[in-house]
Amino acid sequence: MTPFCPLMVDLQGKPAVVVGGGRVALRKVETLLEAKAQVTIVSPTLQPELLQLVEAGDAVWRRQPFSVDVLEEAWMVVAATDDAAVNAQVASAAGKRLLVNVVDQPELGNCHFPALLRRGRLTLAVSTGGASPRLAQQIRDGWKEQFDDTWTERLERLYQERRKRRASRR
Ligand SMILES: C[C@@]1(CC(=O)O)c2cc3[nH]c(cc4nc(cc5[nH]c(cc(n2)[C@H]1CCC(=O)O)[C@@](C)(CC(=O)O)[C@@H]5CCC(=O)O)C(CC(=O)O)=C4CCC(=O)O)c(CCC(=O)O)c3CC(=O)O
Ligand SMILES: NC(=O)C1=CN([C@@H]2O[C@H](COP(=O)(O)OP(=O)(O)OC[C@H]3O[C@@H](n4cnc5c(N)ncnc54)[C@H](O)[C@@H]3O)[C@@H](O)[C@H]2O)C=CC1
Repeated sequence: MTPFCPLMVDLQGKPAVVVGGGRVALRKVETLLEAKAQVTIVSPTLQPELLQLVEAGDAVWRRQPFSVDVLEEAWMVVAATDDAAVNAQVASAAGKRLLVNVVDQPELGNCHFPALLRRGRLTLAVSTGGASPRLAQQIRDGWKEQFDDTWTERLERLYQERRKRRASRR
């Protein structure tokens, strides 16, 4: 097994297309919106929370089944429908050009979403390489107590101190 390269990617303002409008799509959309990606959801139906995000103007909805042209401007795509053939078609249309996440056949894509814990500037991410997303979730949940909310302030203080040190060196 070749390990994936863990990177923190700046998605701010980047066009991200999510194909599918169900529960799994919602989770991926939330992660993408947190990173301030420009999210377009392509799906004939939306579950209620996704609809709310669209109504609030946080994401754009193209109310249609997947078609290749929706990827024209995309920087990344998530194939999150409940139809394996459609998800495979999304991956194949994206080719090697884009970041591609496929929720039911991860081997067709080139990136995974890890389980996440955020404390301000601190991000803890865990991946099992697709072996067991449940275990990734459980490991993350186990960190919650050790890395409680005080870490947000702690990181902010370290950041400010470091900035001052760097500024005084210039
Ligand atoms: C490869 C990967 C690709 C990707 O989606 O990026 C992938 C693939 C698959 N997941 C499946 C199932 C479930 N995944 C979850 C949950 C999460 N899955 C996430 C990531 C990933 N899932 C990537 C690898 C992560 C890694 O291990 O490194 C998390 C961590 C992050 C996120 O989604 O943002 C998120 C926790 C979020 C959180 O709690 O914060 C649950 C539980 C639930 O939904 O509550 C279930 C149901 C229980 C079960 O089946 O275990 C199936 C079978 C689908 C089917 O039945 O057809 C596949 C496909 C397959 O394995 O082939
Ligand atoms: N990777 C992960 O984290 C997980 C992945 N899964 C997988 O994700 C798949 C989706 O799960 P849910 O969101 O719960 O399903 P769901 O049934 O709630 O939603 C499916 C969505 O896909 C849309 N859709 C169907 N055909 C489409 C097409 N041709 N073009 C665009 N949109 C289309 C539907 O309109 C619907 O909005 C499941 O089939 C399962 O295999 C399930 C759990 C976790």
